Amino acid sequence: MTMKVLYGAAPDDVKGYDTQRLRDAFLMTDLFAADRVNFAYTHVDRLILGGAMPVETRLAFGSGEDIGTPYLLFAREMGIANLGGTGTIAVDGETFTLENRDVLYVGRGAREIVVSSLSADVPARFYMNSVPAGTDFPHRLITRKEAKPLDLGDARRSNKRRLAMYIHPEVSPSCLLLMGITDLAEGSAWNTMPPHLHERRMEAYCYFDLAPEDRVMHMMGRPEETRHLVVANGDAVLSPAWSIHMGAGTGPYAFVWGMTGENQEYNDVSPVAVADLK
Ligand SMILES: O=C(O)C(=O)C[C@H](O)C(=O)CO
Ligand SMILES: [Zn+2]
Repeated sequence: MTMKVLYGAAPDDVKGYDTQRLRDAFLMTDLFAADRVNFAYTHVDRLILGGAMPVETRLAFGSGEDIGTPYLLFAREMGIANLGGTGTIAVDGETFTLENRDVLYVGRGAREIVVSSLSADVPARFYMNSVPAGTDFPHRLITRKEAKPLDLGDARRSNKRRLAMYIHPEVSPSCLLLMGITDLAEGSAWNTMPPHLHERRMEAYCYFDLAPEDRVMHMMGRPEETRHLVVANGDAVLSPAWSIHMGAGTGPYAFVWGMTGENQEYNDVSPVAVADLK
């Protein structure tokens, strides 16, 4: 298990960043490696991001050694989305089977998590978001069918998409984690239109189902000072509360979004008109 640390950056710092520095601060690559568990501890609302891809072997994790607690989820909750083939997750001996686009909510207090794939040919790809939690909620599998869908956008503007809410008060309760998956409609390229800010929550995106030769151009930064990150399949980006977020892919893609902060009000956002971006 690896645990990288990201300290984040303030909007004024980013003005002077070159491409590499921007990528180092806001982009996580190599989350999914065969038979490895990789985490990044961010100081952006203390969100931990992770990827686990069991191929030949089961992978166990849960130690709190890197974060100074008796175990990883001693004071945290976690959402685990399966972006690959069928897999299982055992949480302290309770086993859940996750198909593609199912999400497992793991409540505070879980000590050991063991993940495995049904087939080494189509391995599960488990993407994780973990945030500090003040209460114990039971672990719960949220299937793709159980997620709350929201149809957004317009094909004529190349931004038609379906958003599915999984970890959300109306679907499955949590302390402060929100998590969902957005799929672009065929022929649409733009996500998160209109771009927005949410001062009371940070967000992280993990782009997936993107062909190896394609990229998502992910926009970030203050509305009057935008920057972009060129993102490949399986990469995750951090969006602090001060940053707009939106993106366009050069081919089909989907993404997992996760949020935490002061509230769980999905609609507590401030849209920014595209014409006001610089
Ligand atoms: O395509 C979208 O719109 C999204 O998926 C938006 C994200 O869920 C988001 O930014 C929530 O604040
Ligand atoms: Zn957002």
